[in-house]
Amino acid sequence: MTTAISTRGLTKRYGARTVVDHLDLDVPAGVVAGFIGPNGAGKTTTLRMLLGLVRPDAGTGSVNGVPLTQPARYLPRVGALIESPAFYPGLSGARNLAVQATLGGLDPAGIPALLERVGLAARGASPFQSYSLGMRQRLGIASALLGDPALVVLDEPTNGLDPAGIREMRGILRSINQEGRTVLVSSHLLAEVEQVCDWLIVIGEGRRLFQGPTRDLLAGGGDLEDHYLAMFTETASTKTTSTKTTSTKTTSTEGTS
Ligand SMILES: Nc1ncnc2c1ncn2[C@@H]1O[C@H](COP(=O)(O)OP(=O)(O)OP(=O)(O)O)[C@@H](O)[C@H]1O
Repeated sequence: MTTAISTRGLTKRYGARTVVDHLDLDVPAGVVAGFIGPNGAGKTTTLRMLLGLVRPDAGTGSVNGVPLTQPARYLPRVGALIESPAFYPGLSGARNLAVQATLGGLDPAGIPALLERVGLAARGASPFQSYSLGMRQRLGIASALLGDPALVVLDEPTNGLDPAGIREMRGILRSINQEGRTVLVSSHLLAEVEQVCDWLIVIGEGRRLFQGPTRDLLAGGGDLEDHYLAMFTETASTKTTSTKTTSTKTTSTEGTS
């Protein structure tokens, strides 16, 4: 099994707070991996560390086989959409992609096909400022695909989308994966994650609670929401028990691997 992403003990602290706590991640190449956890669990911080945007305080890792300490070597084969994509409001979608291709030293020849891929062919010449949220997100995905990446990292790409936009995004994620690209996507839409992702990582308070094939988590019946909520109920009750019975630190919530 080739591994697209691997980390060991990945840790980030802000002041006295540990927001990513010794994360061991393994994302096999070729999967759509869902990255889920409550608000503030550390998902975006983890993604930012994988993209070389935030420096880890501890731990090691690799992306596409290249050490995390050398992002310049692996980032050319990684496409990312983190938070709102930055585009020039007065330029068309197509021009924005052309600017990004030029800045990144990439071939702009594939831009019309990319716009087609994300359903923006008819609006590629319209200014970005006239785009709906869904169109902006889809242009962001097109931008992430510009460099023909082996790995695509998307932070909440369905955030704020209506049901039609969410369905479109599902189709786009699947087609990206069918082209042989690994996808790591964070989301709070558990029903979407369950449908699209064949690999799952669940974190809470910076710690890993589950990692593995989605089918393994669902094997005993119930849907992803049931299992997810049970995990966090267990975490909360473990903490309460721990606090009641001992004055030592909260029990570790590390789960299955
Ligand atoms: N630059 C920063 N300085 C201080 N604290 C930060 C910084 N960035 C993130 N944090 C804190 O780290 C924790 C994890 O944040 P992060 O954005 O990674 O969570 P998340 O799982 O992506 O949450 P959400 O689902 O709400 O997007 C939060 O408590 C957040 O306030």
